[in-house]
Amino acid sequence: MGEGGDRRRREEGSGRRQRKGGRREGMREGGRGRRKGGDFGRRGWGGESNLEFGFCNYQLTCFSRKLPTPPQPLHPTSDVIIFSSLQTNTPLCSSLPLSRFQITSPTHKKTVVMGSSGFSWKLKDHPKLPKGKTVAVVVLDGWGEANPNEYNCIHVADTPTMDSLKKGAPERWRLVRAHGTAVGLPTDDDMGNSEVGHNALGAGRIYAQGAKLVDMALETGKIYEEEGFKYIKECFENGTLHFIGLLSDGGVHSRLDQLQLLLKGASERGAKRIRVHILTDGRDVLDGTSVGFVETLENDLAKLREKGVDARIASGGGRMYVTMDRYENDWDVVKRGWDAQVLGEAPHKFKSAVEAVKKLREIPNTNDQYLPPFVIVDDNGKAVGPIVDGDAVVTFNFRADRMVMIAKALEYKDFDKFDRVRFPKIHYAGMLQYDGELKLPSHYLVSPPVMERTSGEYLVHNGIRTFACSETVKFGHVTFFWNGNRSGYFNRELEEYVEIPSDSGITFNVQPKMKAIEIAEKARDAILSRKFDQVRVNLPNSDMVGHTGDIQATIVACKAADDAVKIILDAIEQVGGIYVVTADHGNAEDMVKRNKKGEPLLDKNGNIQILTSHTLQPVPIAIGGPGLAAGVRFRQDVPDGGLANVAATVMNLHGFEAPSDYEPTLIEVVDK
Ligand SMILES: O=C(O)[C@@H](CO)OP(=O)(O)O
Ligand SMILES: [Mn+2]
Ligand SMILES: [Mn+2]
Repeated sequence: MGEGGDRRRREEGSGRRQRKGGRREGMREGGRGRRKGGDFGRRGWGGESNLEFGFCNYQLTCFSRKLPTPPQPLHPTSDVIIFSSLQTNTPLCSSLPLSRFQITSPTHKKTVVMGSSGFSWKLKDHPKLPKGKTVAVVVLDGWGEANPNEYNCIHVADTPTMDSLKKGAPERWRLVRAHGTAVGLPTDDDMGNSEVGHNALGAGRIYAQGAKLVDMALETGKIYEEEGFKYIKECFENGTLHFIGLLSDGGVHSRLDQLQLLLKGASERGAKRIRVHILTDGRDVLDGTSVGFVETLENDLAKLREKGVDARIASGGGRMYVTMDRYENDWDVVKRGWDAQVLGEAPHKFKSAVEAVKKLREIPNTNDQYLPPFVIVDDNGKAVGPIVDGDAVVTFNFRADRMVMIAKALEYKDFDKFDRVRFPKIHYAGMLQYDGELKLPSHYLVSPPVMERTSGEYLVHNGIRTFACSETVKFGHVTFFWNGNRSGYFNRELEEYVEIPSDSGITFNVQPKMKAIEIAEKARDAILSRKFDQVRVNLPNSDMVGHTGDIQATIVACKAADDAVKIILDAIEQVGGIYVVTADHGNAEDMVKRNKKGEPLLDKNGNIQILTSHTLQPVPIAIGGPGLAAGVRFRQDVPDGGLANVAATVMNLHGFEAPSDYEPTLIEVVDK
């Protein structure tokens, strides 16, 4: 299977993750459920099971994702329930605090919320820092720190606000790690991304993320023993196995080597007919690398065919134009994918996927990210792989945000987002479960990380009134990702999440200011209203425009983000509050692919190779504002601090100690 497995290497200097993507040397580049009462918010993982408790039956609503199987008797006097059958790969391990459960007695018709265990949502008061300050948490998306040069758009742009934070208070500005193992990715060659970045920022701990969990499941072969694989396997005898996902080695949403292993594993376990529906990347990897990735895949499929498996690429399209929309910004994107993948219909038809990608790239202004949809047809012009009744489908991306919409289309019987024309009866599994609240999809190959007790949930339990805002394309980042991949509120009365509609159907280099000012004005109003203790925003510009590879537009984007930060900081000044300004990963600070010496690389025509992806760079964090106690400064003893250290820091600024298992705070208070 070609280059499957753990074939990674690092190319120094490019600042981006580099994976070996295939055989060609030249191609690589680098919620919750119903609330039942109690004070646990709208948690969604839960299910119910009946337990014997003393002399009467109690109904237990479990607020964790894993339910004990089979239900164990509750110990009548103990204040901790021990479920020996709980799988230990959840952070909950085998001992669950009783206060995580709501116990209802049908006999007595009353609800007893047990809260006497060691676990409590109550945070300890910080010994030195006061409560009651408005804290603005600003996440600049894709804003890293790198050497100043012409390809560093943040450096080139006029960014007086961010510059003043850096130069103004050296004790209150530092860098933190935002990539690799610092955010739960498999290796330090992995660039950061929004999902893992916001997860770490919000959860305050480092969880093994989807990429790593899938690696482990493939390495041990456990993936083939789980329910998800068994479910799709039921179709192997009579149906086709379809894979849909992002074809690259970017490691942000998916990885080619994981697809390769899955193709091999499935064919060895009886899949006789396989169709792959590819989405070309050009965002997490260099534009133009799609051709090489498709060649690699074709080579793998040819080898499978030699072994008697009927394996082919069936359809394709660029990730930003076909299938991978997010946060319901533009359902047409998903529809274009549906038409090609399920109905076998697309404006472009080709006999081979390599030819398709090469030809479609010749269309003016088309690139890997935006390739139009195509289907592969046989000699009679008939699509080779529409999805039909009795087939199995796997979406092989591990990252959630851009898979939720297609998962809905594939799974929901009732669906009104577009006309599906045909809704095939299939066995569908995600690589992971993408939305814990919606339990979507219901079948999946690998269990996602279980992120419990995030800072947002703690703070709400401690009365912190929270406002979160971004525009559509990043809205889920400061809500869903921040809260551990859970949609919805913890407590509707204390939280308000505002989404500003993004422009859709455009590439953001034509609108580099995006909605930065609108987001900042919403944040300003929330701060000035004094109705909130925490006002949290994501400013998308440097990331979204950086991904277009348009350097001039990215410079404008960085300035717009800086202007937005100023609006928020001015409001914090007015109310005597505190600000925390940071980022989730790098992007706009380096827009060129570099060699090992760090020099820009040129293509064969002598043009620089534009880098559209995120980076491995650290990101800044700055704190300040009139509400910040005089002696607060960054500690010197967490030099390797990363995004996961930010949650404890923010909790301190709200006047609380962080829970003991959180990554340590970045700040200390010295007597002044
Ligand atoms: O656009 C995306 O999906 C990723 C890059 O693949 O960017 P971010 O992690 O910043 O959302
Ligand atoms: Mn991001
Ligand atoms: Mn990005």
